[in-house]
Amino acid sequence: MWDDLNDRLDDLRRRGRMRRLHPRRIEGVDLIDQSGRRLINFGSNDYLGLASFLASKTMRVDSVGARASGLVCGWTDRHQLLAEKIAEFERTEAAVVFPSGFAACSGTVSALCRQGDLILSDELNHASLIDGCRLSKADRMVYPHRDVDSVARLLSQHRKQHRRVWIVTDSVFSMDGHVAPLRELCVVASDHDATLIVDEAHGTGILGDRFSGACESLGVKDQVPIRIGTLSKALGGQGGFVACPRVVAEFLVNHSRPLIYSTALSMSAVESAIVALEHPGEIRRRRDLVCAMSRQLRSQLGLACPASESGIPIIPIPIGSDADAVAASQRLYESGMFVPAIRPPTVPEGQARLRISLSADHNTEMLGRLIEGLPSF
Ligand SMILES: Cc1ncc(COP(=O)(O)O)c(C=O)c1O
Repeated sequence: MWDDLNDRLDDLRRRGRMRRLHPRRIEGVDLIDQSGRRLINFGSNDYLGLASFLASKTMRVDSVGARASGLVCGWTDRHQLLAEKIAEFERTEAAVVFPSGFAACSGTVSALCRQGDLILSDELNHASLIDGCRLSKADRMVYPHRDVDSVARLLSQHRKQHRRVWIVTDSVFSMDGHVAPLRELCVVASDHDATLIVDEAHGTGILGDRFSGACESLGVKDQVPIRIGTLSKALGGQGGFVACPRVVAEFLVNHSRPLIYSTALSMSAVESAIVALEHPGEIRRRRDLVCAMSRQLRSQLGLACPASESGIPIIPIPIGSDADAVAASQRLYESGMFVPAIRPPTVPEGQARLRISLSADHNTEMLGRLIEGLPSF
């Protein structure tokens, strides 16, 4: 009955691409594997170490689930408070809270972009934006990674034939630590009457004076009307949000399918996000720490990058082949460190890599061990 699925799994096995879920325990910055072995974890997106901090600060909830979709009765006064706090944090008119960052990205793009529109999408955009593009009925064009000239060219050629054009991009690319050229994209968007949608999943909590993301650090917040963020990475919780004008928020509440047809964000996630946003001093302290460590590690490894990217706690180590990346990750594992090997389809063919994620809970000694264990590249 399942021959077709087994054939496809065999194909993955043959190509060394079969993946499994490994049950692990996480304690702060330690990862404990199934055999009880303790490793330093360089694989988490909990960049600020807020996940454990919030567990100790979040008040007990008397219900875990939100019990229904927001539009039925799942939207509580606490969800409303969280949305208001996010809007204040983002300095936007409104914010919409989604059950996950993935749902926020796919549900926003698929709802806003419609037939007769054109979407221009960076080739390295996250799967959630790609799915949003695919689900929408708009025409879609993928431009080479961060290539603003290509965007300008596509706009010159195709703008007139479309009602609205959307430029969709991650702000910080999750597998590269690159920042999108948002200033230049804003200029091109303004020249051609296009609208930017930016996914700040890895920028939120990290970039900018008020740590709201790359749009803030690059001074283009006012030119990017729709910014998507997640509560699940630097903010240490779970859930996603869209910071946007009120009319866009009202539109999403009425048209975004993952919002309408899914139970609202759980009460425990709502409470922990509220606590996170009520601790800006803690976020700033931890953000400053992790960004300083990222700069230090990049400099010790001799990895050159623009100043705007040097503090980003995502540090890819290029390897090339899948087998070499897995072997390098395994060697680190044997030395007591977890650094995941990232392979296609997450990254393009031939560009397998180690992806180091730093946390504010790492320290100089841990970085020293990591540097010793890394392959030369
Ligand atoms: C760039 C980007 N956008 C969106 C998401 C989805 O966020 P969440 O994990 O909150 O669903 C991720 C998560 O991996 C991501 O890396």
